[in-house]
Amino acid sequence: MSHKAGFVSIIGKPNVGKSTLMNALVGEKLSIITPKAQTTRHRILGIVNEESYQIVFSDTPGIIKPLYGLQDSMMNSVKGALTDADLILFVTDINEQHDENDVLEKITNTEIPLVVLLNKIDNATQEQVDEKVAYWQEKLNPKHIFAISALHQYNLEGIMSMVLDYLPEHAPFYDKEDLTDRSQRFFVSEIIREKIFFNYKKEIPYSTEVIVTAFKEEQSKSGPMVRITAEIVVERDSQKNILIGTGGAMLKKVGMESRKDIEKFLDQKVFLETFVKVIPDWRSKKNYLKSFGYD
Ligand SMILES: Nc1nc2c(ncn2[C@@H]2O[C@H](COP(=O)(O)OP(=O)(O)OP(=O)(O)O)[C@@H](O)[C@H]2O)c(=O)[nH]1
Repeated sequence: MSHKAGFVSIIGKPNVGKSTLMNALVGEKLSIITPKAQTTRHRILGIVNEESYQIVFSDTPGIIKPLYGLQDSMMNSVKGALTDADLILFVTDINEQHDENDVLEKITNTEIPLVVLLNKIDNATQEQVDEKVAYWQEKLNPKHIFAISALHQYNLEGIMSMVLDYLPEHAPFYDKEDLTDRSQRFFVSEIIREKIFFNYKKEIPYSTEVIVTAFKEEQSKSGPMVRITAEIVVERDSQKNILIGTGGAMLKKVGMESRKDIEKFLDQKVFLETFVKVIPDWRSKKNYLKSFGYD
């Protein structure tokens, strides 16, 4: 029997809804989603497996002009997603007047077939949709334009069958049981990072990295459990104080919210221990970026 397999890259500016879209297409919560821009830092694969095909979606960090080392690495991961894809899904927010030139620069000269997804149409009128469809048609001459709402899963059905049209006949690239290329530890640290994005303002989320330093399955009196230790890295002592909060209250809140979600994700009881550590300017230091998994 013939089998199709290939790679589909989801790209666009920060906060347009790329992670929401990938999670909706894959049917699992793989990428963290927050109202803040630049949440996604790594390229994350979401794999859809059916008997006759395997679609490997890449969620990528939002495209920006890099200002520091971490952002350089984030943009390198976008570059990778643009070179080895069979199809590019360019996501744009219908309500934003982004300067999208830095994104367009990257996709106008590519040989890879391009599809425009006009997202968040739940917040738009039909006139706005028509106007933007005409705009992108003229600007990019894409293979297709879909007006969608990733959040409300509106108009997504057509996307899957369209994607299949662009995939080559190929054996699967990943095990047909796999949902992603990332480890459980990676998702645990992403869940904690998500809670930090929700609970703190301003620079704290952007100055934070989470590293799972221990992940151990154990037998407790009440059954099996996972004991997890996570290190939360910030850039300055002042950030450490804010993160911990008065009497440790804030860190406790983050820990509790994280534990609940991790338990859901792993479908197991979890004991979570967190420590805060200061590494001055880690976002600009190559050796730390490398050790935290940024190329
Ligand atoms: N109203 C509306 N909001 C949406 C829709 N899709 C996503 N959002 C919201 O937009 C915000 C950003 O969504 P994400 O999926 O994290 O966006 P992203 O493009 O992955 O963001 P980065 O990680 O910064 O690149 C979140 O608050 C989502 O809930 C949609 O269809 N309609």
